Amino acid sequence: MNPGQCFKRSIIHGAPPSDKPPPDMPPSPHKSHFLQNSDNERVKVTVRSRPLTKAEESREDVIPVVFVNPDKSTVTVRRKGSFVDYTEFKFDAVLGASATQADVYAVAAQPIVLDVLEGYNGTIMAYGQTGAGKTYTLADVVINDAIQSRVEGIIPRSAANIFEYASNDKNHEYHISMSYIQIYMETIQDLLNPETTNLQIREAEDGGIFIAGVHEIEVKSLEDVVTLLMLGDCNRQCAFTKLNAHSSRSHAIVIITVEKKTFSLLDSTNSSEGRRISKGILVGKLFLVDLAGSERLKKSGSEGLRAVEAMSVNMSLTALGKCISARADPSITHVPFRDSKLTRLLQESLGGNTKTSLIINIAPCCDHIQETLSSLKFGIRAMKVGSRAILNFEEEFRVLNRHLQENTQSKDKQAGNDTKSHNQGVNPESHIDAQTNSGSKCSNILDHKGKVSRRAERNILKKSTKEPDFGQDSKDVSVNCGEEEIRELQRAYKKHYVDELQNVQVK
Ligand SMILES: Nc1ncnc2c1ncn2[C@@H]1O[C@H](COP(=O)(O)OP(=O)(O)OP(=O)(O)O)[C@@H](O)[C@H]1O
Repeated sequence: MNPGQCFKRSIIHGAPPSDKPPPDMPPSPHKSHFLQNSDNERVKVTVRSRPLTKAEESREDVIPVVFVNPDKSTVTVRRKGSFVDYTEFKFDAVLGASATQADVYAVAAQPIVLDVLEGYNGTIMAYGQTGAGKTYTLADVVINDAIQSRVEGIIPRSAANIFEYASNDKNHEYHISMSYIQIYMETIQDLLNPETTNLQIREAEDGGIFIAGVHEIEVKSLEDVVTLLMLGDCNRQCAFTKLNAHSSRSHAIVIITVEKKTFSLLDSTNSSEGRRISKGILVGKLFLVDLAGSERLKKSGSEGLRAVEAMSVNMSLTALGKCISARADPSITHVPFRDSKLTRLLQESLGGNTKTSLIINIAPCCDHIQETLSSLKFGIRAMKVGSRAILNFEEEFRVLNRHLQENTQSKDKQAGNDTKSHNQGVNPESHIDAQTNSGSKCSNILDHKGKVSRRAERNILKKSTKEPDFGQDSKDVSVNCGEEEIRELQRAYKKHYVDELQNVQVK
């Protein structure tokens, strides 16, 4: 058979895991990349190869070029037009076309979700060319009422996992909230409140990155999450292209925040009835990132606005590639995070305070060989990116204060008085009264910017260092004090969540 001659084969993808190489594979392919798993914290990379589509399968000229071996976690790619030149890539995990959504979740998502429940930040990100299966992997929600079954992607599965874990854990209290944004042509939009366009990225005092004014909606069940996902999807930019009938034209990010309140027992003699006091809150943030796919305009046939969208996506993915390359090379000190909104927002996910799992989605068809190679190389580079995730433990009043601050900023912005309040200051009494029924008390704690005032903070900390008299267990009790203040802040921020779901708008 001549090199380059095309023939149809249908068993390459979707074949069950097997150690045996396909019959036309060389016994020992040239290994250009090989990376052993190590215990060191770094970005974990899983490759998922989707099945051939019906159209791809029916073609007579399909040549097998991508060979996945889930047992060895390798992907071998035959170079274009060659029968002897193979390149093997080794990843943390490789899943073929027969892998189910549950398989992908178990390998690439569950470990991160469990870490988030322990108070770490986590990112699960899908990368790959247009039509390779990123949205399917992350966001797919199929509910089949007839047989009462659900086929779900990583986002709903993560949410289900989180709620199940929280409901089984009687030793902690959980507060779970969700935001959903898209980066469309370099602007950040709140998909749960599309009226607010061009949200800004800010850096917190501890160096963390957050989006100012984004809606953070409390969710109490998987159904809440699915409802918000569907609402957000209505607002997400999608369009028909030759390569994907529902091509995402934006990067979409779901952020699920899990706050886990930890307690000390005051009366250890009777643990079931003993009084508990709050020790603090573990805060884990889960970023679920459905990147828009890279796309060659010639192939996708995008024109006009579609072409501009594709160029914007390609540019931000190039920026992502540069950041990954810089992070993977210890000799490079400057990482160009500020080159795009995407990289700025994902800064912590690329070697910062976050545990990251990257899924490389590939389309097995020989037409996409160049894109597949480029995605696999991206994955190999990403495996060299280390991370330094730490437990996020906050004292309760700080968490409440942060909520209040973020909501205040968002409300100020919506009311169009952001600048005014900065220039003139906000009357603390009227500001708090507008949000709570106990304004005068809160105004003792919050300063004019809605932050815990220095004086109140000093008082809280002063009180918390006093040894409280709680009997024998008193040494355990470190943060009992300031409870009055905490209750007032609780009242203040609770107000913000009332009817939040009803405020969600659809364009
Ligand atoms: N593992 C899979 N099994 C079955 N069908 C799949 C799989 N992966 C993807 N598909 C199908 O392939 C098509 C393209 O997938 P999807 O929209 O998820 O691609 P994408 O990578 O998100 O593309 P884009 O970047 O253009 O948004 C969809 O019809 C989807 O249902």
